[in-house]
Amino acid sequence: MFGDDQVEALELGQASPEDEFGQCFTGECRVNLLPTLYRLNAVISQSPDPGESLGMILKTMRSEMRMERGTVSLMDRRRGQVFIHQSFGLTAEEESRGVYAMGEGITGKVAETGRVIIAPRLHESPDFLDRTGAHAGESRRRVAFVCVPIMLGKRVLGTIGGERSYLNQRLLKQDAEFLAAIALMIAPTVELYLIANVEKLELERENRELRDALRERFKPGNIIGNSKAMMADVYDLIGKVSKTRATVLILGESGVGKELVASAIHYSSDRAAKPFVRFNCAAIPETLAESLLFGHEKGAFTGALASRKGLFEQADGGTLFLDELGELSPSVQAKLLRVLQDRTLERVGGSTPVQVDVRVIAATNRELVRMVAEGRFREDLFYRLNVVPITVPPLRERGSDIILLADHFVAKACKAMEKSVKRISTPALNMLMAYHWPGNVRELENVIERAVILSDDEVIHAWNLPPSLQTARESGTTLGLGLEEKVRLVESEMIVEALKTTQGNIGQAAELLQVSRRVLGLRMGRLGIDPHRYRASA
Ligand SMILES: Nc1ncnc2c1ncn2[C@@H]1O[C@H](COP(=O)(O)OP(=O)(O)OP(=O)(O)O)[C@@H](O)[C@H]1O
Repeated sequence: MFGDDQVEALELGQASPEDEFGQCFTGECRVNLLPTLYRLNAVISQSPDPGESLGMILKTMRSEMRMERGTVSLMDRRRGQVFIHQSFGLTAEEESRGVYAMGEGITGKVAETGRVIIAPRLHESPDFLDRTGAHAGESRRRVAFVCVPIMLGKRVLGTIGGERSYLNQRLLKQDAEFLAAIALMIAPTVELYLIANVEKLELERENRELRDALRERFKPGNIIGNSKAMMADVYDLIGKVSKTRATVLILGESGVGKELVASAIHYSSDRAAKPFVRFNCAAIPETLAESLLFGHEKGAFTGALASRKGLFEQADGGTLFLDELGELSPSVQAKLLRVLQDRTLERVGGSTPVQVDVRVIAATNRELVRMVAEGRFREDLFYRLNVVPITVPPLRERGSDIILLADHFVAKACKAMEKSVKRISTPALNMLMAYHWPGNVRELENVIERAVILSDDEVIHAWNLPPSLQTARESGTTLGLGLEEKVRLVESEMIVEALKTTQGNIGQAAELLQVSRRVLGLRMGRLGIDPHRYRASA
């Protein structure tokens, strides 16, 4: 159907025994493809819904061409990008990653040039990016990829891409010809669709970008810390449970990062494109909690002027994060148990069961086992929730993470406040390390934010930290010392910091400290500070 000049990359070679097998196998399919083409044509020309036609194309690629993955990508002219609009064989997350600039990757190249690309060995193609991530961790088995442009005149409107186990080159070329015929048929429909759906597509793109931003914010990579406790007890489990839909119970003191862990599980799971809804069980009065979670029908109570979906229904297909679970009232506990058991709920004032598909992740800083023993938390609900418990260790048990987290929060605060802080002084680091952090990571974040505000010389000093950290036990420094000795310590630290900043340059250090070079020399002598120790080459 098309000559080699229209094909970008195709290696034609000798037929192999493998080819013979492939030929009889797909040979049958080829015979069936003609009626398929007619059927497709009928749907495309008669269906008022272009989405249905695109769906039919993918269905044909999967069931009749026996492809393993297929994509229909559309042009976003305003951004100069092509993005996956519909697909099969990809998760929602993989699909949302499929955005290519013109000329980028195989799809971007087809969109830019309007030429067919056939890659008999996808993994060896120089243009192969695996932008969707669908091939991550896959063995380099022989996968072939065919990508054809959807064109109207000389304008590219999108692409159709299909992937299959390699059979032989001749049949691969036939695949491309078949897809090109489909692309030709669908082009006018795609043109109308693009015109009629400019706004919808723009919204789709915004959603995609928002999802990417959220994923970036919550991906496990953004949970800072390499301590053994986190590696063994937390990251490993996040990886394992993300692949399942099991209910997860996250335990740990307040401020250790339980919500961050819940988000990481959601955004690494195949529910990532669906909602992540958070509910704080402690913040809402009992009567309101029930209708917020399960929804209500019109007239269910005074003021219920219209029926409303609850958070469970809003999270359908995604994840509901129940924070501070220990605070749930007995009646809400009973209703929650029913949803977990039957996956159905009844709105307040309603009698019709509503089906929901929601993964529940719950978190608490309370000792649920004790609450069960004391009859304050339902035992049956506890066992339903405690399928996979993850305990996030307190910050004081993650010693090596403190510095990493502090650096991370310095960078975060600097960005938010458009300030520059280059480092944390050694005495300040010692104080951060020695403190017992009852408020955990949240407290550390607040402490650093305050210190960044107070710092006026691009360094966080001990005196920029709050008084709670300035005790003798934590800092091992000044408590019990007289005024003279304290002044001496502060003076000494300021001089050392200035020398570190200027790499031992006395003139610049004096300038920073706003004293003359002579005064600084005298004070260094009195305090026994040797500037040579801070020279770059020292
Ligand atoms: N490992 C981490 N890396 C980066 N930021 C973290 C980490 N752990 C916690 N944080 C940050 O610390 C703050 C508190 O975390 P989070 O709200 O997840 O704690 P929590 O355990 O759910 O607290 P609570 O029990 O009070 O609800 C948040 O701003 C969070 O982003």
